[in-house]
Order: sequence, then C-alpha cells, then structure tokens
Amino acid sequence: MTEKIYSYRSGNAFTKNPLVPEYDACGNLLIKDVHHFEQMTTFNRSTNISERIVHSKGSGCFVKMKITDPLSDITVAKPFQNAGEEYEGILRMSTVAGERGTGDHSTVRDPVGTSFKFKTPYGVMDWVFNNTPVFFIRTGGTQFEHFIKSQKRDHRTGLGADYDATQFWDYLTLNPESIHQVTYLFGDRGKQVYPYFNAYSGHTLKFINKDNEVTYVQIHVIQDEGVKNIVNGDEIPIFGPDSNRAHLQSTLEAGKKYSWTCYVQTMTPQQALDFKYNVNDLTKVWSHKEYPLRKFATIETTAPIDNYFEQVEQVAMSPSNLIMDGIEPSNDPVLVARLFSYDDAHRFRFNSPNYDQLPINRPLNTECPYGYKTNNKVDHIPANLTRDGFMSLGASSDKSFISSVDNSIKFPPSAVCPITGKSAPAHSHYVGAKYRADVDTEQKGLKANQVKDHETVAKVDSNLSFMEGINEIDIEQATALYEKIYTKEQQERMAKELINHASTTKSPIVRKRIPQYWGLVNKDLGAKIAEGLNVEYEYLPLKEYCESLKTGE
Ligand code: HEM
Repeated sequence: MTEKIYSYRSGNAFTKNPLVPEYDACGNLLIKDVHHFEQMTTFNRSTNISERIVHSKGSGCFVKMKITDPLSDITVAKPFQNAGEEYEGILRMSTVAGERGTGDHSTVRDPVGTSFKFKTPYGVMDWVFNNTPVFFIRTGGTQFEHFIKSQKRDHRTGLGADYDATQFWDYLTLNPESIHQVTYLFGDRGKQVYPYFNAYSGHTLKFINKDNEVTYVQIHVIQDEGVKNIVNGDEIPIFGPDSNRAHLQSTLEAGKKYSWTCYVQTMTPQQALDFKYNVNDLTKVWSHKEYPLRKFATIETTAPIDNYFEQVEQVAMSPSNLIMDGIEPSNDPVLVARLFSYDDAHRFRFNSPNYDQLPINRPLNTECPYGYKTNNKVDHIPANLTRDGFMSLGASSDKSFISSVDNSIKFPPSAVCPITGKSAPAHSHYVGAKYRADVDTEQKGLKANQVKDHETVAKVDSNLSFMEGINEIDIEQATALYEKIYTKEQQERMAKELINHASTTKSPIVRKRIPQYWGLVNKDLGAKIAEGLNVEYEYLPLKEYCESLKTGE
C-alpha cells in the first residue's frame, strides 16, 4: 500500500520536524526554510475567497439524481431522455441575507436557498432554486439590489432588523407584489430543518421537443418525508447559529439518507396564453389541480461533505447552467437577469473566469490533463475558444483550444429552431466565412422549421405587462395561502412573528404602513398587527393603498 507522507505542497516528502522552523547558530529564522514560508503564506490566503453577496451562509452534502420517467416528449435536453440514468451532484442550502458567520435557519427566518449541481455526461446542470415557489420581486436585476440591500444590515449603522427593521419593511411595503413571498416567509416555512425542505424552480422554463413544440415548465423537488419546520425550537438540538448544519452533517454521518421526488408542471402555449396570471410572473404559483405534477426523477443524498471550503465555498452554482439544447429560459425578467448575474458574481468571487475548472465545478467531460482522469462515459469532449487566465487548470490545454476553429471541432446542428435563439448550422463542421446568398437560402429553410404555435408562443413571451403597476389579482394568492392553507394556529403564530419582527421599526411612517400592507392580505390580520405595533389602523383597499404611498403617509 502507498504510504501517506508529510510533504511540501509540491508533493516532495518533507523530512524534518514540520513544527520546528529552521534557524541558524545565532537563533535567526532562515528564509531558505521554504516549508515555513509556504505554511504562513498559505494560511494568510486560506480565507481568500470573496463571500457571496447573497446566500453566504451555506451547508452542503452530496446527492445523486436518477431519471425515472423520461421527458423526451417535451424536450430534447439530453439529461432527461433515458430512464435509469444517474447523475452525481452536490446540494448547497443557504440563508439569503446573512453573512457567512450568521445563523442558519435554526435561528434565522429567511427563504432556504436550495441549489443543486449535477454532473451529467452531457455537461454540468445546475438547479439554483429556493424552498418557496415564488419570490419577492418580478422585474429583474435593478429591483434585486434595492430589495437585497434592504434585507441586509443598515449601511449607516451596520445594524440589522433586530435593532431597526425600518429598511426591511420600507422596501416590502413600497413593493406590495412581494406579499405572497413574505406570507410564506413569516408562516411556519420561514424556518426549516435541513434538509426537510422542497425546492422549486419558481421561474418558468421553455422546454422544446424534436417537433419544435414549446412547453412551459416549472420544476418541483418534493421532500419524500415531508417538510419539517422549526416552530417550537425543539425540532432539532439548537445550540447556536450552526444547529441546522450540525443536524445535517451528524445525521448523514450516522448513515441517514434523505430523498426527494422531482416533478414538472407543464402548460401548452395556448394554456399559457389563457392563464389567469402571467407565466413570466415569479410572484405566482400554478394550480396543481389544473396543471398536475408529473414525476420524472428522484434525488437522494449519498454522502456528507468532507471539505467545507472546496465543496461548499468553492461550488459555483448558476441558472445559466440549466440552459441547453431543448431548455430555453422564459422571458421572466428575473430569470434573464440571473442568467447574467451569477456568472459575473463567480468571476468576481474567484477573481477569475476559470472557477469552473475547479474539481467541484468541473464538467465530467473536461478531464484534467495534469491530474485526475474521469472514468465516466462522457457524451463529447467540449471545445470552445476561451483560454488562459488566472487559475487555468488544464481545460485549455486540449489541442482543440487553438486560436482559430479547425475541422476537428464539430458543430452539431441544434435540435431546436432558431426562433428560440439557437443557430442551427446545416453542417457539422466549421466551413469558414459563408457567402451571403448561401446564408439567405439557409435561413429560408430554417424559417419553414420554426416552433409550432409560433404566434401563440410569441404572444406569451412578449407579455410583460405586470412590470407596470399592481393589481388585485397580485394579492389573491397570498390571501388564499393565509386564509385557506394556514390553520388558525398557524395564522396566530404568523401574526405574532410579524409583530415581533416589525416591533423594532423606528420610522413612524413605515410602522404605520406595515399593518396596511398586511391588511391587503386579510383585514383582520392588518388590525391585529396594528394593535401589536401600537399604531392607528385604517384599512385601505389596494387602490387607496397605492395612493397613500405617493404622499408617504
Ligand atoms: C434578479 C434576481 C436575482 C439576482 C440578481 C440574484 C443574484 C444572486 C447572486 C449574485 C448570488 C451569489 C452567487 C455566488 O456568488 O455564488 C445568488 C445566489 C443564490 N441565489 Fe440568487 N439572485 C436572484 C434571484 C434569485 C431567485 C429568484 C432564486 C430562487 C428561485 C435565487 C436563488 C439563489 C440561490 C439558491 C443562491 C445560492 C447559490 C449557492 O448555493 O451557491 N436567486 N443570487
């Protein structure tokens, strides 16, 4: 058996006492002691990865997905074609607003970030989901920064909502489309035991099949043992900010397996057009009765993590890693903003575009020529024209990474049509600059092949009317959640949680607005909160509520 030997980082055996630095006859430490300096300098840089701007506090474990029921009738996406195919992956769960050292959901009320990275033979597939099927915002990246900063510490004082919840509630009450998500958050689901949560794409995706038919899809990942909320505080041993992480790690180490079943909810383009709400609106759910869940896969945990930094800190999840031949983004502006934002965040966080070459992120089909080889059967060897840069770990040493394209690189025709944004070259290899007339002929051929129901799809996609203003139908799902799904006991608990949280709000204007915001969901809830906050309550229907925002009173 090969022995484990204490070594330099170079891999050469270190044959002296590693805890005693080298010194000369006068007792001076020596610069030639490279082991000593290697250790000190590595230590100084060992936290040198920027903290995620959101979802900083994360925990993780390894998982495996198994396709049980192919989705080949609605998509040509390769990972979903064959029953029985299995993909190894990692699950990272996180709070949204707090920093790396703050509490997990054992002590903090926040959505649970539930992100999966699966290594398929076709490429990496990420599901960067939350435990709630809706979100606070619906108009994109500009709204996101404004919203997130309001949930973080006050920039003037460095203090959070425990000290003054004014900015937290100011944002939410000024943007009442947030109310559905906030009704989830302050209900029992705002604090969950890891990993007894569901995960939802929230966004709508467009699946495209071999006949160029579009299906609007949302993905649901449902815990097989049901969700478990932290209500009384005795659901897991609570000893501090890492209680949930400790629960996850200790139960996995004791051999416990957790599992989920994956479903899609689907709509045809005509159904999407006739939908009461807008398929691009992230603040709405689709009725399960009208759009039933269809099972396609299972996920189970396989192992606890054993290197927090490399597996949880360095994992780089991105919604753009779900976009592939057969899966297009919808026109949900929040999803489109995310397609750009995450990869940009990673380039900043790792100070390099090459974060995707680290082992935890590396596609199976990008072997490291200097180190490990994968035994997995891969679909293809990826080649593109990016290369070099800090932390380049071998991906660009493949001979196909040359500065121009040659005939050894194949260009497979897209399985789906260009109307969806894909190009579909009529050849399988690079053919050099094309003569314009030839391109025109090619385009004509492609037009004939456009997506089925193109006009209906175009109408659905172009409808972003919800971006301007708010309507009564934007509140009704929050009301249904509060009145029909929450029990009386849960409603009571929610009101108490809200009063408790909002009680630190120092601004009188915002303090008065909070019960009016909740009155939009349920008049009595508004009155209860007003009483708890000791402010005057005047119930305002949505139109009058919006009017009142103009004057700030
Ligand atoms: C415009 C809207 C949004 C923007 C700009 C945005 C941006 C970001 C950024 C920059 C990160 C940190 C990435 C990193 O440094 O690794 C992040 C993390 C995350 N976001 Fe978002 N986000 C948005 C909306 C959402 C929504 C709607 C969801 C859920 C459906 C979501 C789920 C997550 C999760 C789960 C993580 C943690 C990923 C991990 O585990 O590393 N985000 N987001």
